[in-house]
Amino acid sequence: MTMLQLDAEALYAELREGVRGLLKPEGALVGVWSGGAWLAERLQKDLGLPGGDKGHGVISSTLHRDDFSERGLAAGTDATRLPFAIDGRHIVLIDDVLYTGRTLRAVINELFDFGRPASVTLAVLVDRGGRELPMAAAFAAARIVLPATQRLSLARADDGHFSFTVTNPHHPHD
Ligand SMILES: O=P(O)(O)OC[C@H]1O[C@H](OP(=O)(O)OP(=O)(O)O)[C@H](O)[C@@H]1O
Ligand SMILES: O=c1cc[nH]c(=O)[nH]1
Repeated sequence: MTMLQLDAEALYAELREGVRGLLKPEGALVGVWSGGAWLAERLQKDLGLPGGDKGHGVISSTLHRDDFSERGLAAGTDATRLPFAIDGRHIVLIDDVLYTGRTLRAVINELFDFGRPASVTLAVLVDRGGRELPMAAAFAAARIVLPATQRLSLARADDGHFSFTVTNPHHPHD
């Protein structure tokens, strides 16, 4: 087990204010399934955005992943739900963790299957470095460095509260 402690609720409050600053008048939130979708759902409500509680979009990376042959048709294949026209919109993508950038590459492909946004920006809870593609977040509530062996995972409790855990997937008892 690692000593890293991240207060996901405090980081969420930072993210909320960062996203408030990024949103343009014709802006819309799209959360990356699954952790980013939880965040977008709460941001939609907390920022009082048009369309009500379900006015945000959700997007899945599954169908465009470059590791599709390894991951296959995992859960989330049909998670994409965009309840507004993409054409001409200023989209703010929301995700919990930004690492290699490969999920984001797939998600942008999926987004463009639905139309041509005016712009796409990214806001994340945590940027953990380790990029393998030229992707960057316009806002990150935290920027940290984690060993490649460790995974940072966001959880959402029944009452909606967020927490982070850091695990060593190949050494689960560390
Ligand atoms: O930058 P990357 O290296 O692509 O990693 C970041 C992605 O990994 C996680 O998603 P994951 O596909 O594990 O699904 P989850 O959100 O359901 O945990 C996380 O939520 C990001 O979307
Ligand atoms: O640490 C990581 C890396 C990729 N995806 C995550 O959710 N966490």
